[in-house]
This record gives sequence, C-alpha cells and structure tokens, in this order.
Amino acid sequence: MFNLSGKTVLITGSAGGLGKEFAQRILQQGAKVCLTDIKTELGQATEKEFVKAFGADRVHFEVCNVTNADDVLKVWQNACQKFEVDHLDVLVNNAGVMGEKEGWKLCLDINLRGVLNGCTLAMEKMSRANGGRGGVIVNVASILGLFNAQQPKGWAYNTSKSAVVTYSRCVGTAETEAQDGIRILTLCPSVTQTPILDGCTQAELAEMKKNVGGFLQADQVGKAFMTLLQTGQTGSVMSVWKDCPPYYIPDTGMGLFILYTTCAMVMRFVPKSVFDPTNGLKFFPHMTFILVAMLVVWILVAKFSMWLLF
Ligand SMILES: NC(=O)C1=CN([C@@H]2O[C@H](COP(=O)(O)OP(=O)(O)OC[C@H]3O[C@@H](n4cnc5c(N)ncnc54)[C@H](O)[C@@H]3O)[C@@H](O)[C@H]2O)C=CC1
Ligand SMILES: CC/C=C\C[C@H](O)/C=C/C=C\C=C\C=C\C(=O)[C@@H](O)C/C=C\CCC(=O)O
Repeated sequence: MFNLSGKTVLITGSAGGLGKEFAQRILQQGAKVCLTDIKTELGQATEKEFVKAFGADRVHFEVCNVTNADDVLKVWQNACQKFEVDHLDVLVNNAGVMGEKEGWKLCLDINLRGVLNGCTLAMEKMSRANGGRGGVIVNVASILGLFNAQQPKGWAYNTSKSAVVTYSRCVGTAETEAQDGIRILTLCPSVTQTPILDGCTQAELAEMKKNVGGFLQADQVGKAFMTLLQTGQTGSVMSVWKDCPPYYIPDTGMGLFILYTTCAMVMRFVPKSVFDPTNGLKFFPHMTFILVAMLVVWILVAKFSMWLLF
C-alpha cells in the first residue's frame, strides 16, 4: 500500500466539494497538501480550517487556474517552496465544471486541457528518467466518461470526461510506470452531492436522482479515492456507484470491437439482398441475432463439457 505519511500532494479545484474531501483524507494520512482553486475566498477558508486541524506546515492554498499551464507550473514551484521540498509526490487533477454556464470551449479547457496541463507537468517533474522521484497522478473523470447518458447540462461535459478516461488509459501504461515510476489513475464517480449540482434545477436533480438510483455523498467518493490512490494499478479506472463498494472498469472497447468486426466479416457471406451491412439500422438486428446465436453455442459447449466431465 502507498504510504502517504510525509508525502507532498497538490490538488486542483480543492477549495470545496470533492477536492476538499480528498485533501482532508490525505491530510489524515500524514501528508502535506497544497490546495488550489480559482475561488480565492473559499480556498482561504478551507486552508484556515485545515491549518487548525493539521498544522500550518502541512497545508497551503494557492490560487490556480488549471487552463493556464504557466499558472500550474507556478503553484507547483510555490508548493515545493512552501513545503521545503524539491518534488511533489501526488497530483490530483480534480478541477471541473458542468459546462452549461461556461460554454463548450471553456468546459473542454477546464475539464480536459486542465488535466493535460497538470499531467504533462507532473510527468516531466516526477519522471525518474528525468531525474525525478516518480509519483502518482489521479485524474477525476465521471461515470459519464465511461458511457454516454444524456444529462441536462450538455454534451461538452461527457465529451471532456470520456477524453480524460481515454487519455489516462493511453499514458497509464506499465512502460510509463517502469520508465518514469509514475502511476496514473482515474476516478469515475456517479452523481455526488457537491456544489457542482448548484447549477441544476430541482426538476433536473430529481430526474438525475431517478436515473442513477440516488446521489452519492462526498465521503463515499473520498473512501473510494483513497483505495484507488493507495492500491490502484497504473492505468486503472475506478467507478463509484451508490450503495456498492468501488470497482474497477476494464477497457472492454477493443473486445466489443473485435466481436462486432467478426460479425461483420461473417455477414459478408450473406447476400446483399438479405441486408445491407453499411446500413446500421438494418445491420443491428442481424448482429444481435449472431451474438445471441454465439451465446447459445457457447452455453451448449459449456453444458456439453460439463456432461463429459461429470
Ligand atoms: N459532483 C458530481 O456529481 C461529480 C463530480 N465529478 C467531478 O469531480 C470534480 C470535482 O467536482 P465537485 O467537487 O463535484 O464540484 P465543485 O464545483 O464543488 O468543485 C469543482 C472545483 O473546481 C474549481 N474550478 C473550476 N474551474 C476551475 C479552473 N479553471 N481552475 C481551477 N479550479 C477550477 C471550482 O472553483 C470548484 O471549487 C470535477 O472534475 C467533476 O466533474 C465527477 C463525477 C460526479
Ligand atoms: C451535469 C452533471 C454533473 C455531474 C454529473 C456526474 O459527473 C455524473 C452524472 C451521471 C449521470 C447523469 C445522468 C442524468 C440523466 C438525466 O437527468 C436525464 O434523464 C436527463 C435527460 C435528458 C436531458 C437532456 C436535455 O435536457 O436536453
């Protein structure tokens, strides 16, 4: 298990909400945390609260806009200076917005570019190949990064979060870990009761609540976050859903792609008069038929081998 005692951590968007929850849990494990956010007053209030609980030498707040790479570099340097270290051990890319108010360009800038700014810098600074000490990066995405569900605030949020999941899987490889000593992890919570939901109407909240079977509380996400941070393998993506323990989501995209491609190859031998494989609507029932047929064959084979065995 990754021991946080004495480690240095930077968390973006941590004046309140989930970022604050993560910071508190990390501080409880004995680390030093640099809180960062664009909300100055709230950030300073959280800093004050944590200084009281954990001591002035372990908590620091810096204003930082994640869309600006220079800003991210500046707070990285200031955090090192404040904690009197030459490195940071953990970066949590948590800052995010829903995007309705901000518009799609700013939403992608904050939710995606912000993560890329943080990761690019952290990988450069932490990389053992560059003389760094290695470290951990946690990117906060969403269940909407794992599948597409219409939500009331527009497509930009889902687009940004799925890009974060894909990016984290791309860079979170065993090779990166072996070469640079960096673990890259992704957290995908379901809807959680935090200030991000303040922008939703009561009707939107009720609809979402119905769709996801109830909202998570920040402490459940906080617990999952700690499990991921302390035990997650690089490239892993953890989902958090109401009333169940956190679980990992493998990248099944390739498996499904191969399955559907195989079906399409088989369908080449079926006369075009029966169906046109370029037409998705017509194609889909045939695919479903093949998948069901494959399942039946698989069950029969499994059953047959059981008969042979017993
Ligand atoms: N609450 C939820 O239902 C879920 C939230 N998430 C993600 O969790 C992360 C944290 O969100 P919450 O705590 O729920 O919301 P929140 O609104 O309480 O926290 C987000 C923080 O990011 C900060 N922020 C916004 N733009 C920024 C920028 N340009 N630079 C730096 N900081 C900036 C905000 O000031 C805010 O403090 C976000 O990435 C969000 O997308 C993921 C799944 C579910
Ligand atoms: C905006 C949400 C902010 C954070 C969300 C979090 O990351 C995860 C949310 C996960 C699922 C939400 C699903 C919600 C579904 C609904 O509310 C839909 O029933 C709404 C249906 C259509 C909205 C489309 C429209 O109004 O144009």
